[in-house]
Amino acid sequence: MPIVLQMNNVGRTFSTAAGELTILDNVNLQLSSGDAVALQGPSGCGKSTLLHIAGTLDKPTSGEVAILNENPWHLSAEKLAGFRNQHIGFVFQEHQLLPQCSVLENVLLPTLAGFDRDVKPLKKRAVELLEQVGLQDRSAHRPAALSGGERQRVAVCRALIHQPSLLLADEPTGNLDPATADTVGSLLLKMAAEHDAALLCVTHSNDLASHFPHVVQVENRTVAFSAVTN
Ligand SMILES: Nc1ncnc2c1ncn2[C@@H]1O[C@H](COP(=O)(O)OP(=O)(O)OP(=O)(O)O)[C@@H](O)[C@H]1O
Repeated sequence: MPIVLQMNNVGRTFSTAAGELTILDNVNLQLSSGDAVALQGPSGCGKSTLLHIAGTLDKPTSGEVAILNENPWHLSAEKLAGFRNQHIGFVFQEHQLLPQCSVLENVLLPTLAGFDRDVKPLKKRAVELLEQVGLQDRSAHRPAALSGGERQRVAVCRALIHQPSLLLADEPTGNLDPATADTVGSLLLKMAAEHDAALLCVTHSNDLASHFPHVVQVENRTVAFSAVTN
């Protein structure tokens, strides 16, 4: 399976008024297509920071990151935006759907960034994704007409519209009741597997983590994980 995400000795230090703050140190993480990893650890240990680095939203202060064998930080800002748009999907705790757009339009939002030449097949794909999450009859509805779990299902479809190699989720079920969280969590894993994405998911929920084949802890500012060797 192709390696999707490779982090070698990654560190992240923030400069604060109180001095240098090292949040992550010597992180080694490798995910291939089809891998699914839940990332856990106490509040403030650096989970979201790690996810932001994996998503090229934040640059490490040391070490190397490669996504699909590409060092994203060697790309120009414009190329990096396109690379992220095409290869990485994000699901957040808040669904972040646009209230004025329909469900279908929300799924297609990443295609409006100007990196796609031909949006026609993407419209077909959006319809198919909504079918896969059981929301085919809701495509013309506004997000306000949907339940919290349904909105997160739309957010999963939006994250998958470009068939990303890497799917990153930050507390995707954090705002949902336990039964709905279970449905959305299972669906997230199923969709990632069916679309051959590597899934990295930050969660405080042990219930959600229990669905994952691999659960990794951020401990003492570090992570060491490779699905190949675990
Ligand atoms: N830009 C920044 N400047 C200074 N400190 C920062 C910055 N961003 C994050 N931090 C600090 O890094 C630490 C880790 O934050 P992060 O959000 O990654 O933790 P987390 O494990 O996701 O926490 P939680 O589970 O509570 O969401 C926190 O102490 C936070 O205050």
